[in-house]
Amino acid sequence: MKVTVVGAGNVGATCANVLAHRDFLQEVVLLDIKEGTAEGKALDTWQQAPIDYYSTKVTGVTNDYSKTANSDVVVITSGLPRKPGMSRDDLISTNANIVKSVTENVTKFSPDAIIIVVSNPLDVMTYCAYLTAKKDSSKVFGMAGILDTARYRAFLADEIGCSPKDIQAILMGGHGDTMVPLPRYTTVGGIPVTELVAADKLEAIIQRTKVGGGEIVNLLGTSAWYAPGAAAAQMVEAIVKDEKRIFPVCAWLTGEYGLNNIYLGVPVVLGKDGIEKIIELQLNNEEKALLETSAKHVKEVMDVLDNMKTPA
Ligand SMILES: NC(=O)c1ccc[n+]([C@@H]2O[C@H](COP(=O)([O-])OP(=O)(O)OC[C@H]3O[C@@H](n4cnc5c(N)ncnc54)[C@H](O)[C@@H]3O)[C@@H](O)[C@H]2O)c1
Ligand SMILES: O=C(O)C[C@H](O)C(=O)O
Repeated sequence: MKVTVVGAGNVGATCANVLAHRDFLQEVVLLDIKEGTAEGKALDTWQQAPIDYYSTKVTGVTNDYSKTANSDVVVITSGLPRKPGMSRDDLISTNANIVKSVTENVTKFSPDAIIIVVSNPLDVMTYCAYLTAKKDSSKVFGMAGILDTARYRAFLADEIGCSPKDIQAILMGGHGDTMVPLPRYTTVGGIPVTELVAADKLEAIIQRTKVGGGEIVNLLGTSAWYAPGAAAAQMVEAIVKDEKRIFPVCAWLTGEYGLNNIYLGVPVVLGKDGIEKIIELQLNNEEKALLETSAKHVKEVMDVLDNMKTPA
């Protein structure tokens, strides 16, 4: 299997580096538009191989999509990250054009590739890639829910004093402040989280999760990359190994949860064919209302894309 990561910045280079360490691919192609960026980070990752004991070769290229030809999976991380004071939605005008042109190039050389979008605003950039790639929506989806849920699990692990490995959780909705953590579907070693965390603490953790990206942007002046890069790599691994993993993924809905023609974070089964199933939870009325509020916001930003001068 061949995997390409487009964008060799913080997230893309991290994703490629994590894929190299997981050592289940012979080669990863890392592409960037900035001369030398992908080549330098690929070379550095190759020089790390003898130390960290993996065989994966990361090949860096500058804007040469012929080197990405016949990729089975492509991760799109190209685009601007936000700075303090910005929302992810503020990135749409610049990043929509980048994601559109990248998707055109990717699709030209790898028409059958599964596309994982990372660039922000995530839900709408995934929609942009879908419109551009003109392929089944099961092959075009976004990474956000794994990251958001990881933040939620990490905060819970701190509060409980346990390993984050033992926390299972699902988070739905858009990748933004309207995301919908689901305490009812959160367990700690099989124990419902509500038996271990007081309601006020749980609510505080949910609120911190919703702004988890912004918290790091304010600390760093740019957005996170270790967890996002690893999250995207985890999705690639599920596809390449046909693991049938259940993850929250930004997927195209055609009636699920009563929602149509929208990209939104929902639990899916992820395997060799991409999104192999969208799982419909039995949400209660409060959860349904939160999901609908999130969907409404994503739809508003999708409309911005649809009305852009150069729509995808
Ligand atoms: N979905 C998520 O949960 C999530 C998490 C983190 C970051 N992000 C988003 O991912 C994107 C990348 O973040 P980052 O921190 O890696 O930014 P970065 O600035 O470090 O890297 C972006 C890279 O994209 C490259 N690039 C720009 N236009 C390109 C093009 N046309 N073709 C190829 N490469 C191009 C740039 O040269 C740069 O190296 C941002 O939009 C950010 O908001 C999303
Ligand atoms: O917050 C950002 O701008 C980047 C990303 O969406 C994140 O959640 O880390």
